[in-house]
Amino acid sequence: MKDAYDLIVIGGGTSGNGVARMAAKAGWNVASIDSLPYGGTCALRGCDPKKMLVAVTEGVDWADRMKGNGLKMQPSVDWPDMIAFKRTFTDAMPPRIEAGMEKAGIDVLHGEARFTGADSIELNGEILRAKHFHIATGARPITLNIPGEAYLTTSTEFLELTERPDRIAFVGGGFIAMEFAHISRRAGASEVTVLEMAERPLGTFDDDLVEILVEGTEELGIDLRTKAKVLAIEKQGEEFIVTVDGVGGAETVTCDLVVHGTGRVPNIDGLNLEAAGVEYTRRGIQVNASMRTSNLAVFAAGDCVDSGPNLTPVSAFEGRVAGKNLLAGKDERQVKYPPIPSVVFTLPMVASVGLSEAAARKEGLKFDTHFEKTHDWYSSMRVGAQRTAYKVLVEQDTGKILGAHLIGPGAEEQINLFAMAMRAGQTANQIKAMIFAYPSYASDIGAMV
Ligand SMILES: Cc1cc2nc3c(=O)[nH]c(=O)nc-3n(C[C@H](O)[C@H](O)[C@H](O)COP(=O)(O)OP(=O)(O)OC[C@H]3O[C@@H](n4cnc5c(N)ncnc54)[C@H](O)[C@@H]3O)c2cc1C
Ligand SMILES: NC(=O)c1ccc[n+]([C@@H]2O[C@H](COP(=O)([O-])OP(=O)(O)OC[C@H]3O[C@@H](n4cnc5c(N)ncnc54)[C@H](O)[C@@H]3O)[C@@H](O)[C@H]2O)c1
Repeated sequence: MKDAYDLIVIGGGTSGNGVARMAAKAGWNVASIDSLPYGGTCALRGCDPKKMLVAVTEGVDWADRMKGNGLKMQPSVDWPDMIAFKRTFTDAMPPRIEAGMEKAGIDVLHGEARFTGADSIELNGEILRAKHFHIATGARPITLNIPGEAYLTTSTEFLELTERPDRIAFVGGGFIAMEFAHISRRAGASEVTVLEMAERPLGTFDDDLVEILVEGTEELGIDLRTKAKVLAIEKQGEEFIVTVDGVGGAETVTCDLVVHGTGRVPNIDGLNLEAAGVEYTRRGIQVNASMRTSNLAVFAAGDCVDSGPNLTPVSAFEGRVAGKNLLAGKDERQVKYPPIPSVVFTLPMVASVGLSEAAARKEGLKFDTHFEKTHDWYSSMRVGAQRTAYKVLVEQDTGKILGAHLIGPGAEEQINLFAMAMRAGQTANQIKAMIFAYPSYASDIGAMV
């Protein structure tokens, strides 16, 4: 460890590591710091491990869909084995990432960094200086300020559970609660409850498609309660009692585990940003379109900043812009987000890109809504999928795609095709004219526009 660098990157996740590598490749003297093992949320505590659990439970879903279609199999999930499977990926990542960074000439440091001045930080009691900083400290679970908050299990802790509790309650009905509730139920939990304070779960996704997902979620045996605001959590012996302000007044849910799923906020509280002259709000570190902060020598990107949705590809995208400008020494690149696809990895999956119907209407756009349930399409019938649908918004004058919303197998990949078509400004007719391999989920999209 040196005491002065060209660049210090705080945060060893998607946004941080990309910038550290770019600067090291350009010959800069770089240090990277993380208080946790290297890899960040996505690789170690988020997207990747979560989707490995989804992969296991897909077997259960597949067998359910194919019951009576010639497949005689009723698989069940062995939770400890599933977590061990997840670990084959997550345990290997930090040493692999650290070795790669060290090979690239980066000083890989561990500990919690805190600014002591405009060009200095404290790490493990020592002061380090740098000409530039890149802040990429991600997000943390929001503090709910309710009695018994300490009894909440975080998504990180959930992904480490060595035994599966039988009765699990999820506070919130967003991405984490819906995905983890589906995993838990298919893994055999007998009572899975989702407590969402809004009128419906997954508030940013299309109403009609979420309604279809809600039907599937209830059919799976998940107790999904809306207009249910969690007020308190109490521990009685080995059990937890969750108090909810529900439709019929005060309700309680008794369970073995209560999981936090009420949102994540920028992880910036401990950074002492005031000392660095870096301005921030509750939404995160304030950055301009070049990802530069109010201290011109400090950049920031990813979940810790006040722009863009908190998704891995967005953190990577913002990091690339920050890195380019950092190396150029001037604001050469601006963040101009392309259409950002997003997927809820429940089964069936729900996927979305572009404008919702409500947003398109609010903008005064003239468009046709193509909405259809597709359980009788070949691609749904082939895999026994009952809950499949699409809603695509096509602009009347231009034929361009304003938004695409999908539910069903294949949605996670179809949505990327829509994102690409939108980015390229392709029209409905151009998409119809494409030749896609058949039979495939891609080959359905021409019929959706
Ligand atoms: C359960 C879960 C599932 C998710 N699934 C998906 C998904 O399927 N698809 C998707 O696109 N997104 C998903 N996300 C969101 C995605 O993980 C994040 O948007 C992304 O990882 C953010 O990357 P980042 O680089 O901004 O921050 P992070 O990857 O969070 O990296 C920040 C790093 O900074 C470190 N740090 C913080 N403060 C300090 C400090 N003071 N000193 C030193 N180090 C510090 C932290 O330890 C952390 O490693 C999921 C998130 C969660 C929680
Ligand atoms: N597949 C993915 O891309 C993916 C998966 C997981 C997480 N993430 C990222 O992580 C973020 C955090 O996920 P999340 O699920 O925690 O948050 P979220 O923002 O998706 O959902 C939070 C939900 O909690 C509800 N809520 C808030 N307070 C409540 C209370 N007291 N009682 C009941 N309900 C309450 C809100 O109405 C909201 O619907 C996401 O916004 C996303 O950026 C992405």
